[in-house]
Amino acid sequence: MTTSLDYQPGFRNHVATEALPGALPEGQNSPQRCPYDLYAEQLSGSAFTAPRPHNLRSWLYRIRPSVVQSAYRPLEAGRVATAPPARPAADPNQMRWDPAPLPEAPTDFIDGLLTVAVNGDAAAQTGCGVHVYAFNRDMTERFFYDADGELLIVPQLGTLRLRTELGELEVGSGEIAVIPRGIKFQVRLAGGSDGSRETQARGYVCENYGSPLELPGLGPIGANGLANPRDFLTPVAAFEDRQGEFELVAKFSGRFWSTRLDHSPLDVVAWHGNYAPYKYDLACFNTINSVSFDHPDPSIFTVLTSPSDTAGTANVDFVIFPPRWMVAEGTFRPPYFHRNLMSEFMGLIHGEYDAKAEGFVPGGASLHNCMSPHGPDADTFEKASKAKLEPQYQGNTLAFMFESRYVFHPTEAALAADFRQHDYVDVWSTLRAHFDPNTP
Ligand SMILES: O=C(O)Cc1cc(O)ccc1O
Ligand SMILES: [Fe+2]
Repeated sequence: MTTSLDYQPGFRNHVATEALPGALPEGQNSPQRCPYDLYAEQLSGSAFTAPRPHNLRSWLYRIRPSVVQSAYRPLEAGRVATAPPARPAADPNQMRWDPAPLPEAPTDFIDGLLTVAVNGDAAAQTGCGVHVYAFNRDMTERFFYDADGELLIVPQLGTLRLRTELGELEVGSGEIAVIPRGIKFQVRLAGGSDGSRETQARGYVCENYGSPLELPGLGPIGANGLANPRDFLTPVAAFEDRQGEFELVAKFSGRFWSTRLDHSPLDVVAWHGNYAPYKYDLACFNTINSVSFDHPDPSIFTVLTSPSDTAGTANVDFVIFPPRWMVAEGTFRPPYFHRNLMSEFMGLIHGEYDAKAEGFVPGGASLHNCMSPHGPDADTFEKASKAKLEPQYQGNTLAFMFESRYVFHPTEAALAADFRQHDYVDVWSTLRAHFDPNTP
C-alpha cells in the first residue's frame, strides 16, 4: 500500500487528495475517461438535496468500481445487535459493567464487537448502537462497512490502524475516529516505529444511526473553544492494488452480510469531497468551566453532536470529562445528583471519574436511562462535602458520555454478562438523611 500517515487538518472540509500525481480529474467529476483509466464513483453521505451545510459527498477514483463484488449472503451477526431490538428491554435500573474481558482466542475487530445497548430505530435513521470491542488479530483479507450508521470509535487500550478507502488513520487511547456510514475499512493493531506491535485492543463504539456528528454551536462562548475545527484530521489518499480472495462484510438493516471480492476494496487512488473519515485527539479539547461557582451542566464538554429534529435535543451527543482545573468556590464540585430526560451511557478511557470513588474503571461502562436517578456515590459525596476548596488540578481522568434523547435498551448479552456489577445501586445506599430542622 502506498501509505503515508499524513493528514489534512480541518473539520469536514472539502478536500482533494491523490496518491498518484494527476489522478484527480481536473475541473469535472465524470470525465469520459479518467486519468490512469480509473473509475469514478460518487459516495453520497446525505440526500442529494440536503441543505448545503449538511450536504456530504465525495468523488472516488478507483481501480475498479464497488459493484465488482459477488452477491451478498447473510452472515451470523455474532454479538452485535441493532435497534429496534426484537425483544425491547429498556430498564430504568442504573447499570454498570467492568471492562469486557480481552479475548484469548484469535479475534478480529468485527468478531470482537459486543453490543451493550441500542436505542431509536436504525431503519428510521434515529438513535444509536453502543458497542464495546476487544480483539487481538488484524483484519487482513477481510473488510467492513456499516450501512446502518457512522462509527465513532473510542479506543481505551491499544492503538488502531484504520485502513479505509479514503486513506489510513492511526488512533490511540485518548483519541477518537469517525468512519462515516458506508465507508469500507479494515482495523489492524498498530505497529510501533521500533518494530514493536500492539497485541490487543479494547474500546467503545457509538454506531450513530442518525444525522452525522457535527461540531456543536458555541453560542455566547464565541468563535473559538471546545473542539476546534483545525484539530480534526482527515487522511490523505492511499491505495493498494492487491489481488486475492477477500471478504467484504456489510452491516445492513441490523444484519451482517458477506460478499466476495478478488481484489482489495482499498483501491481508491484519489478522491475529493467532504465525506471522509477523521480523527481527533481529545487532548486538543479546549475545556471551558466555571471560574466562579456551581457545577455547570456537562453539555459544556460536548465534542460532537448528532442533532435530532428537535432543536437542542440530540440524537446523540459525544461528551468528554477531560483533565481540568477545579476552582469553583462555595461549590459541591463533583457531578450533582441528577435525573435527566436524556439517557446517559458512560465509559472511562483512563484515570478516575470524579463522581465515583470506586467501581467505575477504565474500560468499564455505566448506563443511567431516562429519569433514573444517579450522581456521586456515597464516599464521593462525603468527601466533596467537606473538602477544602482550593484550586485543584484533576489530571488523571478521561471519561466520556454518549447522551441520547432515546431510551437505551441494554442487550441480553449485556444484562447477563458476568462482568456486569449487579450491586451497582448500592453505591448510593449509605447516603443518610442529615436533615435537622433546627440547624439551618
Ligand atoms: O456522571 C454523570 O452521570 C454525567 C454527569 C456529569 C456532570 O458533570 C453533571 C451531570 C451528569 O449527569
Ligand atoms: Fe447525568
